[in-house]
Formats: sequence, C-alpha cells, structure tokens
Amino acid sequence: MNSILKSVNGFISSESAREYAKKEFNAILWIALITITALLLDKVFTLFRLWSKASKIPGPPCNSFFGHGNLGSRENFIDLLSESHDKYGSVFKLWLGPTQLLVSMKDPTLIKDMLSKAGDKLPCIGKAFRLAFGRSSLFFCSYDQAQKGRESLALELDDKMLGRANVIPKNVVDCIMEGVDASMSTGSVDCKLISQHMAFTILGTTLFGDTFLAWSKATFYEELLMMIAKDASFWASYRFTPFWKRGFWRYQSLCTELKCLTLDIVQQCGKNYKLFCHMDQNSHIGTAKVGIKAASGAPPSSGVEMQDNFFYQELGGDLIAREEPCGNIMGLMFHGCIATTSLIGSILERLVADAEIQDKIYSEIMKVKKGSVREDQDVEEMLLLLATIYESARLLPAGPLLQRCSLKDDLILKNGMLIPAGALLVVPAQLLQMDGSSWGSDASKFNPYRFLSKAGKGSDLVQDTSFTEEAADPIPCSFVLNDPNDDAAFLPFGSGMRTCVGQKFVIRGVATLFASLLERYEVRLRPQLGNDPKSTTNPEMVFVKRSR
Ligand code: HEM
Repeated sequence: MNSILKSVNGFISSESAREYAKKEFNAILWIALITITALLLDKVFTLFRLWSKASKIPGPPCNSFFGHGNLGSRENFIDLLSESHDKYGSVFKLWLGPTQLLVSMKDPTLIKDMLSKAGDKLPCIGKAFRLAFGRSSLFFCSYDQAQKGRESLALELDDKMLGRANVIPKNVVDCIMEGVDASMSTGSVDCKLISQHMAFTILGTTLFGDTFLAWSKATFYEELLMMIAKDASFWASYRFTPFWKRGFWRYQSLCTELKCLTLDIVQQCGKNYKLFCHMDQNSHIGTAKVGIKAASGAPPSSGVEMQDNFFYQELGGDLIAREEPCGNIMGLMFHGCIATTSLIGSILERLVADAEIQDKIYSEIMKVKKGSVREDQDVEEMLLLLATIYESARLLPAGPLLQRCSLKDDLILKNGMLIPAGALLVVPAQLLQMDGSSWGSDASKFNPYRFLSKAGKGSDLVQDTSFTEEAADPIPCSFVLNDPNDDAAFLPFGSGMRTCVGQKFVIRGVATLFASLLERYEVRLRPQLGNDPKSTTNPEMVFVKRSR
C-alpha cells in the first residue's frame, strides 16, 4: 500500500515538475523571442533613423537596398568622387550598404570644420594596424582611447625633439650619406629604394637611438616592414579575418617575426643605454633612463614626467595590458616609414625635374651656412627648401583620402548640414590639393614659391620669375614662409583632432637631411633615361658629388 502511495506521489510530483519545467521553458522562449524582436526592432528603427537623417544629404539615387554596389578600383573610386562632386556639390553621400553611409567633402572650410569635430576613425581603419601589430593606443579608432598616446607622443616629438639643436643628429645624417655613397658605387640609385632607406634610418634612430645604426638586423627589419606594408590593407579588407587562408598565416608569421625583431632592438637599446643617451643630449633625460630600465629590469628613478614619457611607457611595456608590447612603436615605424618614403621620393623627383630650383636651394643652403655660427644645418632659415618640402607634400599626399567618423554623436557642420553618427567621412585630399579654385591655374605645377610671401603682406605671394636672375641670393630676407596649415586646402598631414602627430618633426627632419644631401651632392636623372622624370614612375637617379 505504502509503495503504491509512494509511486502515486512520485507520479504527481514528476508530473508537476514536468509541468513546471514546461512553463519555465515557455517563459524562456518568450523572453528570448521578445529580446530578439526588440533587438530587431531597434535595428530597423536605427536603420530608418539613419535613412531619414541621411536623406537631406545630396547624392546619386540608390535603387538597391544594398547600396550603390561595386564602386570599382581605388583610382576609379577617386574619379567617381570627383565626378560626383561636380554633379552634387561639395558634400554628397553614397550608400556602401544598407547601414554603411559614406559622405565625401570637397569644400575646404567645411572640411576643416568636420576634421575639428569628428575625432574617431572607422573600426575597419585600425584593423590593418591591429592585424599586423596587435592593439596599440595610438591607432585606436576611438579618439578617447587614442588621446593619451597622441598627447604623450606629441610631447616627446614637439617639445623635446624639436627643442634639441639637431632633430636628426649629425652622425645619423653622415650614416645616410655613407649609404648614398655606397649606392652610387653601382652607378645610379633607385629613387624609391633610396627614399625608403633614408626614411627608415630617420625613423629607426628616432625611436631606438644610435643603437639602431649598429644593429645587424636593421636591413632585414626594413625588408620585413615593407613586405608587411605591401599586404596589410589586403588582409584588413576581409570582413571576417580569413583564418582559413594559408597566405594569411604566412602574413601573420612575418608580423610575428617583426615583433621579435622589435623586442630585440629594444633589448639592444637597453644594453647600450649610453648610446641611447644621444636622444638626451640636452634635456631629454627620460629616454636615456628607459634604456637603464630596460637593461636592469628595475624601474628608473622617476619623476612624474617620466611616467608620462611615451617611449618610457612603450619600451617599458607599461601600457594597458590589453595592448601588444611595442604595438605603438611598430605602428609608428610602419606609418612613419611609408609616409616619409613617399615625401622624400616626391622631393627627389621634383628636384631632378627642376634643376633651377635645386640650384637655388643649394645657393640658399650655402648662404645660410656662411652667415651662421652653428655647426648643424639651420633649416629654419632655408625658406625655399622648406617651401619645396611643402609643395612636394601638396603634390603627392601620402594617401589619396583622409577618413574620419563620429562614432557616438551626430555631427552638425558649419552650414547646418547634419551627418549621422557612424557615417564614414572621406576627404579626397589629392583632389583638393590639386584643385584650381584653391591653388590657382597652376595647381598641378610644381611651384614652391606659392608658400612664400613678402613680409607684412600675407597674400602677396612670391612669383618665381622674380628670382630667376638671382641665383646667388635665392630668397631675400624680406620674404616669409607662410604656415601651410593656415590654408584649409593643404592636408597632406590631415588636420584637426586626429592630425598627424609627426608633422613638425618630419618637416624639420627631412629639411635637415636635404640640406646635408644637397650641400654635398647634385641630384640628376640618370643620363640615358633623358630629362623627363615623368618617363618612368620610379626614376633612376645619380648623385653627383659637388666640388667644394
Ligand atoms: C611625411 C611624413 C608623414 C605624413 C605625410 C603623415 C601623414 C599623416 C596623416 C595624413 C595622418 C592622418 C591625419 C588625419 O586623419 O587627420 C597621420 C596620422 C598620424 N601620424 Fe603621420 N605622417 C607622416 C609622418 C609621421 C611620423 C614621422 C610620425 C611619428 C613619428 C607620425 C605620426 C602619426 C600618428 C601617431 C598618427 C595617428 C594620429 C591618430 O590617428 O590619432 N606621422 N599622419
């Protein structure tokens, strides 16, 4: 009897337990259904909100839910932007997908306004850096996360390095010149290779000190960095990281090798801290101590200033744990080398094409040298040289497009136009810097004099013709160099919240390098290729030693 009662009770309790479980399961299903519906509704609502906000921005009609479809290759894309600007005005939109809105701008004043308000980059932009070098604070897409790293680096480059007598120490310039001599033993130099080597040496010695010059693996590091640079945007262009592709793993092993080499040079800096001190000839004590710390493993006797030192944080590996050790340094070597190579190459090409300007710059260098008691190059006085650097940067910006985004908030431009949060904002810098309405009828010509004006008359630009007979006195004292950043259409280094942190440093550094180069050599096209550098995309050059 007892056992019957027990089994009845058991049956009832298992029946109610099952009933209870069923109810629980149904409740969970309902909650899941409601959550998914809410999420979907939110997505649909966001989509409609984006469409309604974007509807006021002009642009070609879009017949597909999936956007304007295939936008073609990079060159075609720039042509497409140019044509669309002609048709729809200085701001227009394109749909890259149902939720991917691209807004292109060509009006310099609106661009300046936008660049000073939109501080973020699209997440996919930082992907190339992240895939290659791991997380790094400098190249984060969110401005809030990148801000501290930017400020720290700017302090290091602008306040400390520019404060030194030589932005690029004399021994580094001498080492580069030895490289030029060695290359010339083969008869001529390849413009791209020599520019790359110069850029690499400038950046390497800036980040790692003199140790870099004696580092046996420097050549391999340069080759590796360039191999990574060639493929970086290809692998970053995949929406989902292509773990299934063998090529991707080959690329990853190159990146790992680069990381090992970076750690190796950092250790060498530690061992050779005395050499590393060259970065500290005046007030730059922080970096020297980094070397000591890296060598001994013990924290340097620091002040508050030390804790904020960019190189200290980076080399000491004290950045937030989520970041790759040396991620910032590898990112800087990558960006700095590619952009500086392009600038040096552009200057060399302009100089071989315009022998007259080259001669005038030479006269200017000699004139400044004669009047100066300083041993180093007094590049601040070499106005034509600096103007040539700006003009070369204008004619060949490092990238054809500047990209920005405001991830959280909508953006309201000066003209009242609203750009929805998350839209990809692009500035076709190459088009803007060649635009006749900003640069005049000779916009596509090389004319460094456009950056010079008569003192006291800001708008009274110098015309090169007024100097043709005065090779001995290329730029009279009454002329001043205009600040190119005053011109909203000058964007080789970007502008506003995410402007290039290395701009001042690189201009001074490249000027120092060219002052020494042109003082010793005359740069000419290799004779058999004729006198037209446009005849080849990468001209062979000869560096002819000047007789002094
Ligand atoms: C000729 C050489 C260079 C050119 C043409 C160049 C150009 C640029 C441009 C166009 C940007 C994006 C700016 C924007 O979105 O508004 C940028 C960003 C940056 N540049 Fe350069 N750059 C050069 C060299 C350097 C060097 C030598 C350094 C440092 C050693 C450097 C550090 C940076 C950093 C850290 C950023 C990222 C800023 C950010 O995303 O917040 N650059 N550069």
